[in-house]
Amino acid sequence: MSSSPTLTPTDIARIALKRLAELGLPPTPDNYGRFYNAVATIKTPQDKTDVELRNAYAILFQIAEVVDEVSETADQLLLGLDLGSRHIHDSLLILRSGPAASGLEQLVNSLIGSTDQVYRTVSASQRDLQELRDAIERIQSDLDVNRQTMERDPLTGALNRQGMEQLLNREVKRSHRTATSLCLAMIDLDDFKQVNDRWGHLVGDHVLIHFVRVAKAVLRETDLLVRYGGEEFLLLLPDTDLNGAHFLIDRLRQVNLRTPFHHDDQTIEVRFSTGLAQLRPDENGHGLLVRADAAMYQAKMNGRDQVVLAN
Ligand SMILES: Nc1nc2c(ncn2[C@@H]2O[C@H](COP(=O)(O)OP(=O)(O)OP(=O)(O)O)[C@@H](O)[C@H]2O)c(=O)[nH]1
Repeated sequence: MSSSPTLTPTDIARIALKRLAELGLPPTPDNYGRFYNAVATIKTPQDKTDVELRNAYAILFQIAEVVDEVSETADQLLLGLDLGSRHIHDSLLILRSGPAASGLEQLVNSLIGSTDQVYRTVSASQRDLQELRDAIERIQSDLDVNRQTMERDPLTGALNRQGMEQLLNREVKRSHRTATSLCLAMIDLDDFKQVNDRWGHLVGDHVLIHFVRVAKAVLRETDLLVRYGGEEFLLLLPDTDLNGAHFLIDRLRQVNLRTPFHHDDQTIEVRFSTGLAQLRPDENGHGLLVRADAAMYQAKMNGRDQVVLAN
């Protein structure tokens, strides 16, 4: 087994639950000690790396699933005990009314006592499971908020490279599964260094923010805009073929030229070069990205401010 700290909580949770099931132990708080450890070892989201965060997610989903299962079993157990307990009470009443009741009554009373004991134990662990489930939900929502922050570029609010990776893989899989087209546009602002050199870095920042606003206005809800690097952006366009993607980039070009950024009564106009690729049936996300990148490079080589379709 790996000794990686990111795997340990899962391993502990798995082992604890497996052993619990194998030994037929009741789900008491003690028996869940290791379970608690699994949750407790998860660091606060702020301290986590991207990989750790994903692992934490996987662990939490597994734990939540198992808690649900165990909780269901406990519910059934409670119901069974409740019915059994009532049945014993009824039997006791019948016995009381019959001859030679006293010896038997003692026996049945002790039976009821031990049944109640088990009942209390199961009820306690039921509450315990509920608390655990609440804790998991809280951690999950913490991770959700944190994930959204981690996946966004703080300057422009576009998705960042980290957030893109998962989405690209998801969209590529979806496109293959549903046999729908998927296009990727790699956009790089032209001569952006000159903007910084002339107007300063802070103004350059606002030009980037403005460009993202313009792009978002042109895109559909389902299109994804990623800040891939400094002045480099990616558009992921589901259900869009090359013609549609080309049309969209042309529209973005027009809108971008019509609505330039203004600073101190001056107009700062930026243009961009685009490499456009459509996902092939046998291609993965990385392959698509490489082709779009090469096409964008070609657009720069051809003189900028244009679209090149990938081979
Ligand atoms: N203001 C600002 N500038 C950035 C940011 N990220 C990258 N840049 C700048 O973007 C410029 C990119 O310059 P180059 O890679 O030479 O590219 P370019 O001037 O756009 O030229 P081409 O891409 O060849 O058309 C550099 O000046 C970077 O400092 C950012 O977050 N804010």
